[in-house]
Amino acid sequence: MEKTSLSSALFAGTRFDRKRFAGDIARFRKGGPVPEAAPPPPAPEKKRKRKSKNNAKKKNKKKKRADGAPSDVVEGFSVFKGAELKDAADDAVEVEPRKDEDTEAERRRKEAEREIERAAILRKRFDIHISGHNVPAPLESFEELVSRYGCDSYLVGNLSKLGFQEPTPIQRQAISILLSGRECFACAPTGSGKTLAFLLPILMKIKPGSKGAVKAVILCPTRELAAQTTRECKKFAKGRKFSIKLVTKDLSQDGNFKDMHCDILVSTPLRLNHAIQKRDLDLSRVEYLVLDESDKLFELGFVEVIDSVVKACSNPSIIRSLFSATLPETIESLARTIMHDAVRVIVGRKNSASSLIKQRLIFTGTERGKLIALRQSFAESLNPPVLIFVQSKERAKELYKELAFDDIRADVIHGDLSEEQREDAVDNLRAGKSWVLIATEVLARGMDFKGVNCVINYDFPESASAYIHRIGRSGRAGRSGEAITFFTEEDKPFLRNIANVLVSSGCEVPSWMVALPKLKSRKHRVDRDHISFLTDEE
Ligand SMILES: Nc1ncnc2c1ncn2[C@@H]1O[C@H](COP(=O)(O)OP(=O)(O)OP(=O)(O)O)[C@@H](O)[C@H]1O
Repeated sequence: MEKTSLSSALFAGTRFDRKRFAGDIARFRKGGPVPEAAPPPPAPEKKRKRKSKNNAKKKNKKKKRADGAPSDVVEGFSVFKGAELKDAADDAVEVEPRKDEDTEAERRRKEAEREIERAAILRKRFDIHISGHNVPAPLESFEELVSRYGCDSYLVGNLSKLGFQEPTPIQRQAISILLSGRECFACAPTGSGKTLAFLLPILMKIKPGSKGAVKAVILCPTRELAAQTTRECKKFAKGRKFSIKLVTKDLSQDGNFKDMHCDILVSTPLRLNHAIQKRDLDLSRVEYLVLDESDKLFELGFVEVIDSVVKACSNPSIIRSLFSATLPETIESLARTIMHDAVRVIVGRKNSASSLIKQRLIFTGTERGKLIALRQSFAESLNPPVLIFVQSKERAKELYKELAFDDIRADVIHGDLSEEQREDAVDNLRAGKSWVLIATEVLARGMDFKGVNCVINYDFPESASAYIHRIGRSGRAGRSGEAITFFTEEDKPFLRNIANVLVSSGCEVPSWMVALPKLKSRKHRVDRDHISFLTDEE
């Protein structure tokens, strides 16, 4: 699909939303400078009432003074020349408080400056980089959700029960952006809490209830990730009657969406599109659309489907957001054309691995050498849970046989398994029933296995972003992790990109690796020999 057609489709039906841009309109009318931080929050109701009482008192005082002392009025000042004295006096009442107004304006300006400074300090402290105008300040704490945004305390209570004491950097910034009604594309390391960053504003802003009106749609590239996001969302929403649904195969094929009560829908693009086309799923009232792992979603094959989903979400006030740990230039410029007045947030360095992961590259020479190296590393120390990535389902099955032969409690997950079998494999690793999970790319994105100690790239990843996402299954939520990547003679020419990722996260690599020539193609996928020691030895 052409970029232009996608962007035109994404803009289709968009009209200027006065309510949403009231702040901008007001600023243009005033013609004042544009502050970087959001304007200070409105004063609490009580204070405001007291203030207006004081103002009324002041007005009365001035009125009396004006009535009793017309000499206060400078002749010729009023533009309503020839008007009655009383009118002039009234004008004087309007004109005189200018001093107060000036001090009030000065106070507000100073407050805004302080706010900008506070926001800048927070951003520096948490390595948050933004671009876009008038970006709201990052959150200082979860409590601020209540004081600054009126968040229902049940939600903050749920976070605290889940052990979330303070927001992660991406949560600090992305949440305040989305809550202020701005669109956003966000890039932050793997395992840094992006899921809550997009779920929390949704749970705060949408109202549960009403049949047939989906209010939020979250798109994920894989079923496993969609299922995980649904589970997370239900945890955060506990105690409120939100209807949160995962679009399963059955639902997308037979669901009666018209009579269904569903507030939040989580899906892969294909299933959602099927439901839109074949099951009359109405997304015209969607208020939030999230594209999680957005760079993957925009990859070839998905673009047209995404386009169709975006078109179906036709509410002009919709707030769209894109989240990922990697944001290639191409996707970023595409995102720029489709988002409206979006803020870009980057935590740390763009397209880099989590600094919590100790990364190693191991030369194995040949395919055979990989199996030897794997057995050796298991013999030295098997620190489960371990996740092993291979490049195809055939190779996943082959390696599984080898590990089963070694009596290693391994499981395997790939596209040939049923949904249930795949879920079981993931659950077994989570529950500690299996020590090793052999997976294809399907588990590389977004899956949150808190305790994964080590990721082994048995097959060299096909790109730097695939590498970042794969190894990002360890070293999550502040824990440390380890990543080992095997490479053979055939992989050598493709080492440069991966070596650069290691360098930018502070890991040492031999200098020849980064000095390798740059390759035109960013993707690397070689035909590999079978993983088959067993047949050799028999
Ligand atoms: N504020 C927080 N405090 C403590 N733990 C948190 C916080 N936010 C998220 N987490 C936990 O951190 C882990 C990683 O979060 P999440 O899966 O959202 O990461 P992510 O940034 O989406 O990663 P990926 O890029 O791999 O998709 C999860 O186990 C989550 O429960």
